[in-house]
Amino acid sequence: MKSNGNANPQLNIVADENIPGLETWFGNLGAITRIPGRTMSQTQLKDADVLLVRSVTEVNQSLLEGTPVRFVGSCTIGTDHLDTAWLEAQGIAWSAAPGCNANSVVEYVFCALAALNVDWRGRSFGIVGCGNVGGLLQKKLHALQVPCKVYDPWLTENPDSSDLKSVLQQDIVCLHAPLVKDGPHPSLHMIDTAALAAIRPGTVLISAGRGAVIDNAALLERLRGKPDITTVLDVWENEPDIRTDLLAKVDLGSPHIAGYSHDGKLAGTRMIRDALNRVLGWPEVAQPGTDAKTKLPVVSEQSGFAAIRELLLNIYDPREDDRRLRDAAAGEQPMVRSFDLLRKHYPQRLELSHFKVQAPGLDDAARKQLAILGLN
Ligand SMILES: NC(=O)C1=CN([C@@H]2O[C@H](COP(=O)(O)OP(=O)(O)OC[C@H]3O[C@@H](n4cnc5c(N)ncnc54)[C@H](O)[C@@H]3O)[C@@H](O)[C@H]2O)C=CC1
Ligand SMILES: O=C(O)C(=O)[C@H](O)COP(=O)(O)O
Repeated sequence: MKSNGNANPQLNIVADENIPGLETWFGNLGAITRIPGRTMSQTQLKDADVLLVRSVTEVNQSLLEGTPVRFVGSCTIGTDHLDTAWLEAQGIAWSAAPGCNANSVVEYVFCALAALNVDWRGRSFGIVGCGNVGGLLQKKLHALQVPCKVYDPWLTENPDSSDLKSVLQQDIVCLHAPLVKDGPHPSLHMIDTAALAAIRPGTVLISAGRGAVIDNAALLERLRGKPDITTVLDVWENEPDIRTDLLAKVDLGSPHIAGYSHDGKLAGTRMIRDALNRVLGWPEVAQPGTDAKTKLPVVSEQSGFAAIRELLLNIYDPREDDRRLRDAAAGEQPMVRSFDLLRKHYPQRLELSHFKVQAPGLDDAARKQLAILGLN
């Protein structure tokens, strides 16, 4: 990489066109070429020093061999699209953005439950995968005094640690494991026919990690045979070519946008700029114009869970994502195209902390619960 100091480094940066904040965070480093992430090719990278991607680009030998790329940054939490072993063997520095949109995913979980009118108070949660996302969910559940069990084979010291079967037998089961295909604890199709059989009637199953953690064919079979669970799928096998017959059977579906809060996306970009600075031996970047939080009002005349539900859904209602996805499935365009278009043109979604509650009738208990969720 040609870098002659922070002021004028002249890097050739090739980036997924769907990365927000590129100009803000990378504009002073050189030229940025924006291209579609799903179809990136070796030829497009022939002069690139830096490659910035999201989860839809498989970054491996066939993409990078023979290119001058020396840094790969993925503005995402997940890393299953990066062949990190190959990158490391080639001495190509890489970074993802751990935790960047974890809060967005946790807010998705609570808003999805609100959309389904499932009051989580008095229910138990099972969390599969307890890293930044699952761990934040667990922390909020503890604060809400909602019981939970956790299955994470790498975190056996977790106070709520349990076996997978027990976790799957909780009232609300949230899948937040990464996609792992090998090693001692693969997650690929971890939720298979047998695991689905362990899930009790009446359970709410929320999948917001990676699609292939659930064997989608097995889930469809379960939903066709015994439609006795409530299913929320944000992630799918074979995105963007998802199974529309499965979509027809789930209660809430969305096009892999649980992490798509405005805040989460921008945090991903900023974290990758910081990672590049570390590679270049530069100090962390100062935050340019960090969003000053002028809070927006959100109103409810109700109290108790009805108020919690109304306030959350006034801010973010996953049923709108569900409707758009179903409309796309019924539309003229093939799903393989409309899934990505929904993601590309996703409306700006601000996290709960951008809002201020205006609810004169709200009881103290509900107000406290909302504050734990990040809404004051
Ligand atoms: N739907 C969406 O928009 C988003 C999805 N994700 C997905 O969620 C995943 C989790 O995110 P984070 O918690 O931030 O990642 P993380 O890396 O902080 O934590 C993942 C946790 O899963 C555990 N784990 C690994 N293999 C497992 C297995 N077989 N069974 C159960 N747990 C296992 C790990 O030990 C770790 O504690 C990401 O890898 C990504 O694939 C992340 C952000 C947004
Ligand atoms: O951060 C992750 O991991 C995610 O799943 C992303 O939120 C997915 O977004 P894209 O990278 O596919 O735009």
